Amino acid sequence: MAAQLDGVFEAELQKKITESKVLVVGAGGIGCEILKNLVLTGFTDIEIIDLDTIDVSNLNRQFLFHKEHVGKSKANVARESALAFNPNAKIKAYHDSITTNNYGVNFFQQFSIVLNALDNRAARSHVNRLCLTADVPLIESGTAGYNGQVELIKRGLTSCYECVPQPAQKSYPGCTIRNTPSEPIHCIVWAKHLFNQLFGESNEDEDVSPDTADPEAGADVGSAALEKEANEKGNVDRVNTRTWAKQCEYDPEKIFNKLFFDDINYLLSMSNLWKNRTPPKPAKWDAVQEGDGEDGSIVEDSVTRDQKVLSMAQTTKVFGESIKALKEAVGKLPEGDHLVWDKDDKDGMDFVAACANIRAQIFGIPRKSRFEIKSMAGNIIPAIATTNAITAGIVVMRAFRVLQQEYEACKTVYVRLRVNGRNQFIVPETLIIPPKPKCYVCAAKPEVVLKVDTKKLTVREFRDDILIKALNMVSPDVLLDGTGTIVISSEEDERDCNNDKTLEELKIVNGCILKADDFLQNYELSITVLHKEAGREEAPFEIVADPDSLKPKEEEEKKEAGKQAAAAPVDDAQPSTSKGLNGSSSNGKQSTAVNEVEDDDDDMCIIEDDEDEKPSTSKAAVTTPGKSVEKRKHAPEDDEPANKKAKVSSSHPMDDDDDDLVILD
Ligand SMILES: Nc1ncnc2c1ncn2[C@@H]1O[C@H](COP(=O)(O)OP(=O)(O)OP(=O)(O)O)[C@@H](O)[C@H]1O
Ligand SMILES: [Zn+2]
Repeated sequence: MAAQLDGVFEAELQKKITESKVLVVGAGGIGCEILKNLVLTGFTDIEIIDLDTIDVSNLNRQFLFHKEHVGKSKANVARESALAFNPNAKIKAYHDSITTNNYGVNFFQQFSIVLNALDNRAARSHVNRLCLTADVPLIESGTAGYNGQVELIKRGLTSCYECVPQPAQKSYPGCTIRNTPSEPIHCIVWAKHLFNQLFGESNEDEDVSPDTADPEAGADVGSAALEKEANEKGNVDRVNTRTWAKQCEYDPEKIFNKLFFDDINYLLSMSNLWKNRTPPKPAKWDAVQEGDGEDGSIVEDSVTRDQKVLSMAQTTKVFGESIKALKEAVGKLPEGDHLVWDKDDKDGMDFVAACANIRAQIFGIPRKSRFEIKSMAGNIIPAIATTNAITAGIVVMRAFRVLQQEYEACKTVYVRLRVNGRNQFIVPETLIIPPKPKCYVCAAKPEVVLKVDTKKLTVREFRDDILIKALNMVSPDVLLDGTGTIVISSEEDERDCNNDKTLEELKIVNGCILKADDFLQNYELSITVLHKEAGREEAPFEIVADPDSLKPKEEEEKKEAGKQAAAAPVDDAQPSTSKGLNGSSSNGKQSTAVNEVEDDDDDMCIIEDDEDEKPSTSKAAVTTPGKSVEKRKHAPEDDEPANKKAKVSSSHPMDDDDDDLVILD
């Protein structure tokens, strides 16, 4: 082990490596590489945590795992394999989620440094908050295809993981998904929603039936169909999809005919929709089964089944088989329990691929192979073993610097596929990015403004969609300020009676302040509620991280003028990158609107400036129309004009323009 050999590292670093205690969070692609690097460089006191078990798809890049380990705990196997490099190392493994209450501030305080190797925002935000509270340096890392990123997060010195609001993941207007799909992805999203309606956790926002409130349909909303089905409110009062499917015992033929014949005919009756579009063609089970002379035999060979675009007859067979298998799987669960869609589950993936392709055919959209649908449905950017290895190498080199308290040398680093104009494929940021004063996590008094329809939003939605999904809390308690009323309690059942009430019913109206507190994260947030009525396709709520941005303009201008008069020269000394990196959108608002997040996995939230290598799916994606689009971080531009680069580098002598290959330290 390097640190156990004199002369490999300078004496001080050698001592620090052998004495420090390190936590690695995540034992996946990057985590395995980090653990191997830690052991080989001579760290001997390591803990590693991962909630997952080893999947066969991990084996091509997670080299601590082999075929015989499939199904076993990632953390435990990673420990065993790493111990083979140095049996004298002390490695403790936890097969658990870092977000449970076993890992609070006291747990984090034991470590000299924490290294994140996660794949989702919720866990990353959670570790960010605990490291800030425990004042333990955190090295955050992520990869997406050929791109990678490593950044140091240190309380008071650098920006934190949440200083810049994350972009909301791409979502699609409900009426496009339900009524007028025009691209394969619309059919894939619809099919995933259908899976949840039939077998998963059904969600009102994921309705798959025709949307009669589509404004484009106008007054002509399927009058024939509505006559039969509309209730007195003018809405179609349908039986819940799951109940209906259960009643007909998940008969594939009945489900097929309802979704692809009856519902499509219903859509056709909304004739306004088809004035300027090609109308869909309803499909009937029997006719498709016969297959118009197409090959209807099932493809047994898994490669062909995955890579080939199947015939409609074959697709319908896959549809029927997958429904049977899923019905059986859901039947084995306890009453009230549901399946969770997973791209790696054969039957769930077959079902989504088949439904997406049948719907695509009906709407005249090109069908796709199961493989292509899997990439789109799972928001998959292929993981590249080499990017993980380079990124993990940088993480451990950064850890050396942190242990030596050389924080200035820990600028964020980006890994790229191609060298930039300065011959760098490992590109360091030019400055340490300081914390954002108004960050809703690391500011002294975290606060946000929540714009929401208080007459419609229920307490349950407030907790699940806003506090947990958008603000990354785990187990929040909420009080109405000034009254002491408990709105939400983390104690089970204590305030469940509030769940279905609207905010207004609990007297939470325009101007009220809520105090949210997550004891697991030692995190308190003040939330000022502003009432707003949202339009149909608008985000149901908006979180404004910088309440100052809402102040009347003149007040802001006066404040700004006062500031400038008082401190003009100081302002000039601000890091030139801080504004852009802090994510102010063009209107100067620090806002992010979050809705309908489909898949929380985010390997990374960055890097859009390399046109060819843009993570293509949700990672750095845009928000829905009308909302601010913010990138979390911008890597230094590859195609910056040479004179601009020269300026930057001359003011930061640490950057060496002549490097062929950038040496980080
Ligand atoms: N809350 C959590 N607590 C502990 N470990 C977590 C948590 N959330 C995610 N992880 C782990 O972080 C690791 C991230 O690794 P990686 O991005 O390589 O994902 P993967 O699941 O191994 O691969 P893929 O998603 O590409 O199939 C995973 O092993 C995952 O189980
Ligand atoms: Zn912050």
